[in-house]
Amino acid sequence: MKVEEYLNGIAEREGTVHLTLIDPASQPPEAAADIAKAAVDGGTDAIMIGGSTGAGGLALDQTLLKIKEHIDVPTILFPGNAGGLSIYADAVLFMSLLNSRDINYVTTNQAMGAPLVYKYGIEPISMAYIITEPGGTVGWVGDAKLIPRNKPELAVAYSLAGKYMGMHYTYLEAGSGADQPVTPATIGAVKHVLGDNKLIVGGGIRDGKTAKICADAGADMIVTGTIVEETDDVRNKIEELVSAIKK
Ligand SMILES: CC(C)=CCC/C(C)=C/CC/C(C)=C/CC/C(C)=C/COP(=O)(O)OP(=O)(O)O
Ligand SMILES: O=P(O)(O)OC[C@@H](O)CO
Ligand SMILES: [Mg+2]
Repeated sequence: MKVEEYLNGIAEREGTVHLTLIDPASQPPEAAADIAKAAVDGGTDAIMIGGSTGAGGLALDQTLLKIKEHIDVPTILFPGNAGGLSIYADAVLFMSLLNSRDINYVTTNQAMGAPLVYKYGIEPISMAYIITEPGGTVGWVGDAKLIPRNKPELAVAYSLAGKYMGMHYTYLEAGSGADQPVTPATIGAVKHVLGDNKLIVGGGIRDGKTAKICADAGADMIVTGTIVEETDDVRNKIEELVSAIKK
């Protein structure tokens, strides 16, 4: 089954998908595999792999190989640039950062990476990537014109543009480690116009209560990264997040 179908199926049946983001630059491959295994034991639906800085090359390949030795759920690339691709991943969030001022993040990295996606046979999942305040490292690296937290209509405008350009997924990003996630008002307004198109929300989600607020507001998929890197008990933390967002 395609990864996109797998994720959509979970969203339909269980209400919300949980995705665990692992940055291959943050720990050695064995430690990444331990995190991935604990996350799957805790109920996460797939592992996303990527980072804003330094997340490519051998470390990426080795991290994926180690992770795949231990788990069966899909591995999905979340590339910061064309260098964030690996033959060992199942799928890639093939995204355009719609509110970037830098054409490299709107179309150039996509063009440089597309031949590799084709050659490696990785499943591309088309996605509109939209960054709101505070934006964090990814907002800076991607030179995003950050959507103000209190301007849902701007997030709606970009999300609709992505949908009309044929993108299947929309990702509302507050930035890794954000002090607060995207507001429920923004999530709700965007989901309202997306209809059946799937909405991913990430950045600053650290506990079940916050994850549930985002899911109830309209997120189809919740991404957590930083909290998984910081906690001592990954399995327990993922269980908390997953039980809060699933039917
Ligand atoms: C589709 C292809 C080949 C490339 C897309 C290139 C684009 C549009 C990138 C968007 C901008 C960007 C830098 C995205 C990075 C996404 C990401 C992995 C963010 C989170 O990574 P963390 O490592 O947790 O963030 P920090 O580095 O802030 O910790
Ligand atoms: O690290 P956190 O804050 O969980 O954010 C996850 C993801 O949205 C970053 O791209
Ligand atoms: Mg990180």
